[in-house]
Amino acid sequence: MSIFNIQDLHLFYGQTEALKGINMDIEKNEITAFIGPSGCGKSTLLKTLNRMNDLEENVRITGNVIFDGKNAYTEMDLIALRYRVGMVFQQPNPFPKSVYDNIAYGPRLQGITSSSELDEIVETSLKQAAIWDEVKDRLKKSALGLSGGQQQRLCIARTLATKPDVILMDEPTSALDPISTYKIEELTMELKENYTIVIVTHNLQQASRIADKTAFFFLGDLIEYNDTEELFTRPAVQKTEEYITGRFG
Ligand SMILES: Nc1ncnc2c1ncn2[C@@H]1O[C@H](COP(=O)(O)OP(=O)(O)OP(=O)(O)O)[C@@H](O)[C@H]1O
Repeated sequence: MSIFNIQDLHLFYGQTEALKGINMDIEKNEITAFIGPSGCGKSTLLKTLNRMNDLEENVRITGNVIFDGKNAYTEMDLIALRYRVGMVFQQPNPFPKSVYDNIAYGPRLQGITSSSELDEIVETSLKQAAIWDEVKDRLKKSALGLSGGQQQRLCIARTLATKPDVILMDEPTSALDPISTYKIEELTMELKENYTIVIVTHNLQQASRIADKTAFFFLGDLIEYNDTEELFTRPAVQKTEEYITGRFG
């Protein structure tokens, strides 16, 4: 079942057309990877899914993003959409607050005040993000004291705390070492049981390891979109083959 239906989506930054009519469905409880050379529109498309770019000056969007049956741009409250579609960025960006307060931040904004309820959410989110054991004795210490890999898992926990349906990840491991990368990949595969994940990655091995479906973009067009194994072993379009065999990009 699809959770997003993207219909003839065009996005312009001023005169530059960064997305040139994208049509794609994103399946629920799957990992979908966006791949392609720099500047082809991967991050731009990712951001349209929780409306991170339509309020920017100079940005014009046409077409539709349907999320769970509703038009994300005309039929949904922006804040409600952002809670249901969370985002994790390339550089871990914890707040300069304690580990606990990072995770409790969103739930508090959602109106939860009971400390036992907040304790429960903090613990569950940190466990789901596979970082509880590493931080349970330092919940009151600053999140900025954690390693980069820990900070990224904390940011994933922070996203989980507001109970989203979808987690968007924009190159979440490109600033991390191989062991932290491995942990995030393992975590992502566990999370798809309960969440839908869309990930932008430059790491083709990563896409082939973790993604159920992969979409290859080039210069603002969706060139090929298929089951990951099919796309990497039997690409239907020559451009895809050239990219995955390293002939450009
Ligand atoms: N805020 C912006 N203002 C103007 N142009 C932008 C903006 N953000 C992106 N672009 C342009 O839109 C196009 C698509 O960029 P985008 O960041 O989506 O590509 P990408 O495939 O994610 O690239 P990368 O892999 O390097 O992150 C590029 O030509 C880029 O220069």
